[in-house]
Amino acid sequence: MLTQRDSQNRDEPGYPLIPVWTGEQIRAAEKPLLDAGEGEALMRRASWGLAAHILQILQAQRGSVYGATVVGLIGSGNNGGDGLYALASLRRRGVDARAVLLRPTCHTQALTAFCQAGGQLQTTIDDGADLILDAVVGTGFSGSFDAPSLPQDSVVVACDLPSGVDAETGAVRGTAIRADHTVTFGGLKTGLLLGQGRAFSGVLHTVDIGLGAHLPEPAGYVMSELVDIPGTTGGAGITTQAGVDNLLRFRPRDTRRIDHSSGSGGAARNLAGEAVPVLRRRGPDADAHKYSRGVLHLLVGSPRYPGAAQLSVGAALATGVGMAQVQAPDAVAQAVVNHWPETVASDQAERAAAMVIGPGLGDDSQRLAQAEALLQQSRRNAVPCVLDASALELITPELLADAGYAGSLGKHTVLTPHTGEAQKLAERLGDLQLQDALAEQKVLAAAPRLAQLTGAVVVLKGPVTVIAAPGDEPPLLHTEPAPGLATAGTGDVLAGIIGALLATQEESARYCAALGVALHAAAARRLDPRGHGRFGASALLGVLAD
Ligand SMILES: NC(=O)C1=CN([C@@H]2O[C@H](COP(=O)(O)OP(=O)(O)OC[C@H]3O[C@@H](n4cnc5c(N)ncnc54)[C@H](OP(=O)(O)O)[C@@H]3O)[C@@H](O)[C@H]2O)[C@@H](O)CC1
Ligand SMILES: Nc1ncnc2c1ncn2[C@@H]1O[C@H](COP(=O)(O)OP(=O)(O)O)[C@@H](O)[C@H]1O
Repeated sequence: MLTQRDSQNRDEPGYPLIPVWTGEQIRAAEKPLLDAGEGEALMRRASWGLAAHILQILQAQRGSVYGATVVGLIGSGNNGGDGLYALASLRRRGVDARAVLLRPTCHTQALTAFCQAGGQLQTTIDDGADLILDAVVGTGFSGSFDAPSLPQDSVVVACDLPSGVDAETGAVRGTAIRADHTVTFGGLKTGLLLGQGRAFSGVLHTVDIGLGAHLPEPAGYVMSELVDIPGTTGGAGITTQAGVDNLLRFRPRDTRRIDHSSGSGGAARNLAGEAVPVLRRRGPDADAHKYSRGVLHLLVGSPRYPGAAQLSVGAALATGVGMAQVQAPDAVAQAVVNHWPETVASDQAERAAAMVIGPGLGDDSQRLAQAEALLQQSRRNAVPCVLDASALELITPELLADAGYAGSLGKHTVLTPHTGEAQKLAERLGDLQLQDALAEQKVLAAAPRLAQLTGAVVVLKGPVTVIAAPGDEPPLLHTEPAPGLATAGTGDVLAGIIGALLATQEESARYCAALGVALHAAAARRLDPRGHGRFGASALLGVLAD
C-alpha cells in the first residue's frame, strides 16, 4: 500500500548515486588479490565480461554474432591480456576475432589462449571490421599515447579505459582512441566521467570482477538519471546488468528505461542487491500551508541585471515553494511581481526557510551591503542559503575570521561558483592547493578543498558539476551532458532551484544542492534532448515542473 507521500512522488524522477573510484584506487583494491595469486582469475572474469558485452553489441548491430569480424588492438600489459582472452572467447562463439600486437611483447598466457582458440595475428587493421577492440593500455597508462588511425565505420569498444585517457582525470595525453562503448572492470573510474574521458568512452558498461570488499571509500558518487516507469508501484529497482548499463549511458539522445524490481520496498539496488541512495524531490504534505511548506527569500537583481531576478524567482516557483519573496530595488521588484504575480516584494527575511543571495547583484555597493547583512542573518539563525555570482565576492579571509563566522560559513550555506569564480576565490583566500587543482582542472579535488576552506557546501559548476560538503562525505558528480546550459542566465535558474529545495525539502544542503543540479540539467535535457543548444535560460522555467 502506498503512503500518501509515496503516491505523490511515484512519478518523480530520482537520481541514484553510483560510486566511482580513481584508477589508482582500483589498482590498489586489486593488489591483495594479485598477491594472493588470483590475478589470472580476475583477468578471466574481466575478459569474460568484456566478451559478453561485445557479443551483445554485435547482436544489436548485426542481428547475429556468427561470422562478425572483430580486430583487437593489443598492448603489452594486462589490458592487452584481457583483450586476448576476450578474443579467444569470441572465437569460440563463431566470431572471426583477430589480433594486432601494437607492442613488441604481450601477455604470453593470454596469447597462447588466443592462438589455441584458432586466433590469427595480423599486422594491419582491416577496413571492413565490424568492431575494433581497443586493448592497448588501461590503468597502467604512463607518458603519452599515439593513437593509430582506425576505420571510420567500425564500432570501437574500449577494454577498461580508452587508450590515451588518464584513468583519474580523464585528460587525453597525446592522442586517444575514441570509443563507442567502454567495458570497465571492478568499478566506474573517474577518468571515464571527467574531462575528455567522458566523450572518449561512449556508453559505459561495468563488469563486477569481485573486488567488492577490497574497494575503498569511493572518490565520489555520480548522479545518474533514473525515470520511474509510470503505472508501477514503489520506486525503481536497478537489479539487472541491463538496468545498470542503461543507467550509465551518457548520450543525450538515449531514452532511459530502467528495469523495475517486481518486489516491493521501493529502493533502487545495485547488482549485489545493496540499496543505492537515490536523490528525489518530495512534494508538499497534504496538511501543509504556505509558511510550513517553506518561504524562500531572494536578494536578487539590480537595475543593471533585472533579468536575473526574474530567472531565479521563476525557477524557485517552478521547483515549488510555499512563497517566494523578492528583495530588490523598487523597479526590479515591480518587474518581478508583474511577471510572477504570486511573488511578494519584501525587505524582511524573518519568515524565510531559505535564502538566495547574489544573482544579478552586479557590483552595486548598496546591494552588496544588503547581501552581507542577509548572509550574517543566515549564519546567525542557521537559515539555509545559496550564495551565487557577485555575492561570492563577500567571501574573504577577513569575513571568515569574523567572530560571527568562526572560520566557517556553515554547512547550511551553498556556494555556486563556476570555475572562474572559484579561481578568484582561491586567489582571495590565498590557497595554492585550490589554485593548482583548478589550474589542472582537477574538479574532484578542487570542490572539496573549497568546501574545507569555507566550511560551506560547494557546487563547482561546469560541463561536469561537482558538489562537495565540508567533512568526510565523498563529493557528488553530475556528468549527464546538457551543453545547451552553456548560455547566460542558467546559473540564476540553478540558484533559484537550489534555494527552493533548501526551503522545502527536509534534507541536508548537500542533498538539496546535488538534487538541484540534477533537476536543472534534466530540464535542459527535456527541452533539448539532442543537445543542439537552441534555447535561452528562461525556457528552462517552462519544463522545470515536469
Ligand atoms: N591488475 C589486475 O589484476 C587486473 C587488471 N586488469 C586489466 O589490466 C589493466 C592494467 O594492467 P597493467 O597494470 O598491466 O597496465 P596496462 O593498462 O596494460 O598498461 C601497462 C602496459 O602498457 C604499456 N604502456 C604504458 N604506457 C603506454 C603508452 N603511453 N603507450 C603504449 N603502451 C604503454 C606498458 O608497456 P611499456 O611501454 O612499459 O613497454 C605496460 O606494459 C587494467 O586496465 C585492466 O584492463 C583486469 O584484467 C583485472 C585484473
Ligand atoms: N557545457 C556545459 N554542459 C553542461 N552544463 C553547463 C555547460 N556549461 C555551463 N553549464 C551549466 O550552466 C550553468 C551556468 O552557470 P553560470 O556560469 O553561473 O551562468 P550565469 O551566471 O550566466 O547564470 C551552470 O549550472 C553550469 O554547470
